Amino acid sequence: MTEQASAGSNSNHWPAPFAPGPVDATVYVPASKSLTNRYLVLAALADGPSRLRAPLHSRDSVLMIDALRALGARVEETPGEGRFGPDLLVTPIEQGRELGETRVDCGLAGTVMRFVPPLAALCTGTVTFDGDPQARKRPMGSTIDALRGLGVRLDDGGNRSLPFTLAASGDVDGGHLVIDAGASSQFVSALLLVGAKFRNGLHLEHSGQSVPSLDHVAMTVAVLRSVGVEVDDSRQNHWVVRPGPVKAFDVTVEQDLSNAGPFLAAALATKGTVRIPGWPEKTTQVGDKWRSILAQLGATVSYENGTLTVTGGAEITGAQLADTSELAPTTAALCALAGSESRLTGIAHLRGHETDRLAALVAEINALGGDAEETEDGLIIRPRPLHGGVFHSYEDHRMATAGAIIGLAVEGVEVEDIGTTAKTMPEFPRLWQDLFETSVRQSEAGAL
Ligand SMILES: O=C(O)C1=C[C@@H](OP(=O)(O)O)[C@@H](O)[C@H](O)C1
Ligand SMILES: C=C(OP(=O)(O)O)C(=O)O
Repeated sequence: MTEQASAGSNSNHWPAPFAPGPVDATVYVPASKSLTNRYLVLAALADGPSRLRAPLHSRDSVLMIDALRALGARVEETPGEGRFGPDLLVTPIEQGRELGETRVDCGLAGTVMRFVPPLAALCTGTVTFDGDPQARKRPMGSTIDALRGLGVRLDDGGNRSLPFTLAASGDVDGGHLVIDAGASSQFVSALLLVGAKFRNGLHLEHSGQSVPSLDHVAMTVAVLRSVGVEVDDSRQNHWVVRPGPVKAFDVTVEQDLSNAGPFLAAALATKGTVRIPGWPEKTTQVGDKWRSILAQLGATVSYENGTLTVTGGAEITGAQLADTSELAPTTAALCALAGSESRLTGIAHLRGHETDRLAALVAEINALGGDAEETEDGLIIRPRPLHGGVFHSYEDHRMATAGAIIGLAVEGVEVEDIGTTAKTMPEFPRLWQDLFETSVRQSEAGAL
């Protein structure tokens, strides 16, 4: 937490370390945000206390813990073996307990603003949800429609966004519900996570443009099955959750493979090598796609004895990459350093992430002299030499890390508000400094 506080207060310009030589590093990253916050929600609904080992400790997980506490769960830190903080012991919410009036701060966390309201519908009381000013711009209409469709009384002042207040009776029938999850997969995940506690379970149907980030829905289904919830996802755009208990669990949370991305990207940006031990052999995390994305961008990628090793080639090669989802900002940073054109497609919904990521990436890459262009559903990035300058982060952790990647290869880049990485990885500035120092050592060794 101290690191989070100090990173958070470092809100001005951070001189991005410029690598004098290739990095040669072994890196461990903190636990997955997506898994930690799913497990936390399920632990709050479980039929007994659950333990999360080596979980994430970051702004988004703290917001989730505080939200669950506001709804009556007990979450305690207990000593554990994780590198990045204690384990968590969760005592579930007592069904039917009267909450009175309570508030939930969602910060800028999509998992909190989308996952917690359906959970609150299972409590008794009045719950007001709000978040950062930027959170009020994120798509929430499908959550609001879904809650109303489930019979929950909700006042959103007609804005279809945060803030809103719901009056929950603790009783939700569930059954067939149609939503439009075209703006975020989290609308689907949120309802699936709590569906087993609805009286009739849930048959969720998506209608509209295709659901983005489907890997995250698959993760939700896998996590639900691992705690004994029956889910049928055999029909496209339909998910059926059987009513029943959520079994209490004891789980070790995988490291965040999406957040491993900037470190692996450093291998390409500096023509060096980065190893990530403890890379799961099988995982539901979208970050496993780094293996193919980085290979397409010209790196050599190998996996042996649980360690993923990425070595940068002589040049980053541009590529056509579809559906990179939350991996897009890191990917775009590498494309800005590439020797040929790249096209990123299937990421229109990034306009509703922490910031409008397509506009932000184009603005920041081009401000450093690059050539990036927005398309209807993604980006085109053409090679052009970059120069130093300020890379704005828009309170978006992945914009901040994208700036750091470019800064490794381009002298004089300053990232505005590196502290925003505390959303999912408060340790980022320290881990990046450690990585950078391997480049200094390599360059000194080369000079001898
Ligand atoms: O469920 C999750 O944990 C997430 C789902 C995705 O959201 P979108 O579907 O809005 O892209 C992803 O981008 C986000 O970082 C995490
Ligand atoms: C989109 C992201 O976050 P959130 O969970 O807030 O949607 C992200 O981390 O890239």
